[in-house]
Amino acid sequence: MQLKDLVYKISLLSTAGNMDADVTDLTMDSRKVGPGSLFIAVRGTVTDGHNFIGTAVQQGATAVLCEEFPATTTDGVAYVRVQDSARAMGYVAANFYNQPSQKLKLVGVTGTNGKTSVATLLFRLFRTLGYRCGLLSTVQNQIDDQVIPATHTTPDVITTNQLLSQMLNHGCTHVFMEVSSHAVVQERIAGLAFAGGIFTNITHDHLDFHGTFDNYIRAKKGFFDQLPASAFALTNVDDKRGLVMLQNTAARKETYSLQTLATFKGKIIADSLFGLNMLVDDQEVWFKLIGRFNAYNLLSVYGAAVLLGEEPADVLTLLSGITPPSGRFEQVISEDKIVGIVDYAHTPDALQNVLETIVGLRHDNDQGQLPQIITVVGCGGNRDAAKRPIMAEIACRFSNRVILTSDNPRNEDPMAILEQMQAGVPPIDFKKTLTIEDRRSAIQKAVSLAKPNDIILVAGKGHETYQEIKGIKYDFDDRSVLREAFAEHGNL
Ligand SMILES: CC(=O)N[C@H]1[C@@H](OP(=O)(O)OP(=O)(O)OC[C@H]2O[C@@H](n3ccc(=O)[nH]c3=O)[C@H](O)[C@@H]2O)O[C@H](CO)[C@@H](O)[C@@H]1O[C@H](C)C(=O)N[C@@H](C)C(=O)N[C@H](CCC(=O)O)C(=O)O
Ligand SMILES: Nc1ncnc2c1ncn2[C@@H]1O[C@H](COP(=O)(O)OP(=O)(O)OP(=O)(O)O)[C@@H](O)[C@H]1O
Ligand SMILES: N[C@H](CCC[C@H](N)C(=O)O)C(=O)O
Ligand SMILES: [Mg+2]
Repeated sequence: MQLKDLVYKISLLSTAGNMDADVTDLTMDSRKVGPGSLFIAVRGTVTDGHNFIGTAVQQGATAVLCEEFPATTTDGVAYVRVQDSARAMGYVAANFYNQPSQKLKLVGVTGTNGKTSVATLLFRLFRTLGYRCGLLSTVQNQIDDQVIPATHTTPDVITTNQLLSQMLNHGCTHVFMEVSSHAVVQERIAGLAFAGGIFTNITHDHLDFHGTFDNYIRAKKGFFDQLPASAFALTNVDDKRGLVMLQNTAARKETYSLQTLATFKGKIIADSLFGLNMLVDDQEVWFKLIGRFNAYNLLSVYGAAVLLGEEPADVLTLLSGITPPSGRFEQVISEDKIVGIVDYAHTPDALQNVLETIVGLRHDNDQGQLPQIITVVGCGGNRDAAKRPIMAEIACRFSNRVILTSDNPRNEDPMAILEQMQAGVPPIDFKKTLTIEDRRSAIQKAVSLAKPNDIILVAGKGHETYQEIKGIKYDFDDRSVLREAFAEHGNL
């Protein structure tokens, strides 16, 4: 595609060189540049893509899009200067791939917790309704049955457009994607035409990146501010910030609630280890998911499906048969009935929700005793440190035994992370808390402490099949480790 067509509708500050230059590939990473590439220089959190313009040109870039021209330009290379290259990249990518988002029904899900759950449930529901669908999520990207590994919750905007274009070629009509707050701030959703946006909730997370909670709220709201009038904006009005999200949106405002008047209204009749029994818009339904937080997820999925034009009764019938995504309240049960629950709770709110659900679901055994709750939890390195003591305190508040351990330490010292978690353990709970740095040993210890009917919650990593330590991803899967520990202990 010619450079002039790629920058269609983008406001250009200046240009140099041949705007008819033929571009065969787009990248924002100089290491991926080859002959024919358009290199987009983006200012990042670690370095500045502008430092790599020279390298990109040496490697054969045909054109460069940037916010500042380099001191010397090279003959035969075209340069385009814009105000904000991250934002412009969204529009360039959409032009390059022929506006795939405009030809699909693209629905974005944002919020601290529940994005993967809601996007995956929508994907599974719409496939069951008979549509070909796409999914962009933390766990994986999917084009119908084809699984494409995901590296981020929301990919960069070039990858997203490329995937949307593949989805379109495959005949997909609906695509469901997670919109992380990082993605909004870094313009990873720029130029995408959404048919709808869903807000789940907002609580403490990512303050390392956003600085303050207000900035974090603003980032999430930024998604709704960008929605067009043709889209719907569906929000959880039971969340304190639910309506804030819709303040400045041009989209049609719709709501869901378990507590108050809303477009889509739900009520929990019963919540058990077998599923949720709910009234949804006065229809009684059983769902396979567990916990009050999933009642919210299901209600938002129902609302979005109806807003996309589906029959409410069909939606409820099919939704009642849908299973949750991998690593979300996933149960591994030992032969002698120790209940292992692997859950991706990696924020204070998620951990509290999952533990409250477990506390609410357990009941007395034959001897009239309540099962113990043993929680194994850690916090990721190179991520928001403020949540570490809070998560440890929550684990203590709702559990009989707590084992603090490593999550993905990344480039941090695991013991330093654990010390920050320990700072949140109330003195009265010292006795019931252990710290075991090695996650496998921590899970084994939990199993050795458990008796039949006890519940072991292994929180934080859910579907992840690796543990990232100093840049290396080692194979690690909480579910397999739990199964092995049960087997070694003679309970499986
Ligand atoms: C903090 C963060 O969000 N970082 C993302 C960001 O990287 P960055 O700003 O650090 O980039 P940088 O290293 O400073 O480089 C700046 C530019 O120079 C370019 N460069 C760099 C080196 C070089 O030799 N040549 C070159 O061209 C880079 O390609 C980049 O375009 O842009 C990169 C390209 O899109 C992302 O891969 C990277 O994600 C990192 C790996 C990451 O861990 N991100 C996490 C925090 C994240 O985004 N998480 C959210 C989910 C959070 C949640 O809701 O739970 C997500 O959506 O996944
Ligand atoms: N609606 C919800 N409200 C609160 N907690 C939830 C909700 N849905 C799921 N959770 C909890 O949060 C965890 C993560 O859920 P999910 O993966 O759906 O969230 P996410 O927003 O995609 O997370 P990420 O930011 O990592 O992409 C679950 O394992 C569960 O413990
Ligand atoms: N999307 C989240 C995932 C956190 C998962 C947890 N296991 C961790 O590594 O902290 C993040 O990148 O912050
Ligand atoms: Mg997710």
